[in-house]
Amino acid sequence: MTERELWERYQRHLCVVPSVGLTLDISRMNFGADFLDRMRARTDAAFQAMEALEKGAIANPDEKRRVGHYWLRAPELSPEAGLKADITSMQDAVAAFARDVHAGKVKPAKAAKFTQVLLVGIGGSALGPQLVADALGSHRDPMQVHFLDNTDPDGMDRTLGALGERLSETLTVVISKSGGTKETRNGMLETERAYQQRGLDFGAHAVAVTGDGSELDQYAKKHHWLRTFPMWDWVGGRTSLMSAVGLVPARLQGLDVDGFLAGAKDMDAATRVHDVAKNPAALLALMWFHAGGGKGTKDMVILPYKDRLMLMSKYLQQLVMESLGKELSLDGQVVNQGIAVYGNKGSTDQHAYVQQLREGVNNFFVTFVEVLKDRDGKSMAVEGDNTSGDYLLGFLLGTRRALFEKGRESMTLTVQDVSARTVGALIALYERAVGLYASLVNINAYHQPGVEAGKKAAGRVLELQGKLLAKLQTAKTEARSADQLAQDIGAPDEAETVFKLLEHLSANGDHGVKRSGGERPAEARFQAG
Ligand SMILES: O=P(O)(O)OC[C@H]1O[C@H](O)[C@H](O)[C@@H](O)[C@@H]1O
Repeated sequence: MTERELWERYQRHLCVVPSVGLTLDISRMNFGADFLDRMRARTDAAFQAMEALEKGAIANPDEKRRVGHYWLRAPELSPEAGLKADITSMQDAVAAFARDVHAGKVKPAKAAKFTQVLLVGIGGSALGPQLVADALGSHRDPMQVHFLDNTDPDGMDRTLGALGERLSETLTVVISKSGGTKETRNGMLETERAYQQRGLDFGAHAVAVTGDGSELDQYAKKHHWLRTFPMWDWVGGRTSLMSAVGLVPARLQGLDVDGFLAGAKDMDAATRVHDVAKNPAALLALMWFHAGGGKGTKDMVILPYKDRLMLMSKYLQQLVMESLGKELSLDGQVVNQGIAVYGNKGSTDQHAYVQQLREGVNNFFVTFVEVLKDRDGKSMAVEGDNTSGDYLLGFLLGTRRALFEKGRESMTLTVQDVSARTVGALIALYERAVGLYASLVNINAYHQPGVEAGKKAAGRVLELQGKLLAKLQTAKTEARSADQLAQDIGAPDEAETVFKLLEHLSANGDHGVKRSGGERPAEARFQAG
């Protein structure tokens, strides 16, 4: 294709969304002239399913749940007056609470004001807030936000240690839809202890966002936490950014929550349109289908040329992969669907893996995200008349061209700036695209049955450790091998897991387990000291 033909293809297919100042350019995807027509029946079915979902159908059949994240930014569209009232009263309560915190009306016992937020959560209860905080935050915000999103003890020490003295002015927000996620529970308990060690009453510094009656909800009530904000079963974790999950930290950080919700609402309006050429979410979903043949054979590389959007790929990794990575179709056929997502930011990634994108295995398509506004204020010239921002665009366009020359496909999303409105719009765009794509390939995007297997297996590992420790305590003097100990606890087939547990126990002082003998698993001996 000549440059001239590309220019024409660009103009013909450019999807323009004036309400949020966004364009989607699909000209560098190699779909044929008849592709959109061939997909019409499937696309129409996807639109119908989406319409039903928004009207309150059970769009998540396995869990028999409605899927209501679109109502969070347009409560008037929710199918029942009760839901609408729930959403608006949550929004009002969150805004009022943040106002009181900023004004020092809700204040810590031993400091004048809360100045820090510590968010404890994981997956959908952390990734969205992390993206928003990083994309929109600045050192001028009334509160700085920190995160505990794992059960890594050293990670917790690092974050809690950095807060140090400021723990006395830290408001901890524990977020878990289910209220039973172990990583979050552990982070909460360790945080509670850090407060106690400084003579601070944790409850007076803690807020929960969780489902009614969950373990976390009960714990928060029992320990007289400051507040609990609701999570509902009709909001999925990975689409919960516009529920209290995202709004509590964003309001506390002082971000433009109204703009954020308005951007999403405007994007929702644009992506409800049944005219594919005008609907950027439908086009995205169709391009994903084109790229991977509806089977996810090509990975989605997300390349925003903007530092503030670096966490977008991490956020989309969960949204896309947890939604689309499914074994079964809606009819129960084995389909093993999914699309892998990765990326960080440009031009930084050009100095890392873009070499492979240009010359290596052609198993991906890139989505470039271009932000028109370089910075607040003017830029200096760094070479001739060129600014750093001119370079950023130069690298984006240069890489796009270099990829195209080698037959590697890409799309380009262009936005005006990284504002709350834009970020809200981008989130809404991808939420809709994921939902539409799921219909195109006939899967349930709103459950995650595969996640449970790992959690259950981890539970069994910890049970095994309990038995192992009990055994080691009773056989104190004798050093035994992993094989012997596995036999002792009646789990001879679990010798490998037993060895891994012993290796870990002996590397840490918590249970007094000592290792002796050789380096190889069969030579190692263990005993309680
Ligand atoms: O919010 P929570 O209930 O703590 O869940 C946190 C995360 O954990 C689970 O494993 C799910 O796979 C995610 O979809 C969810 O976002």
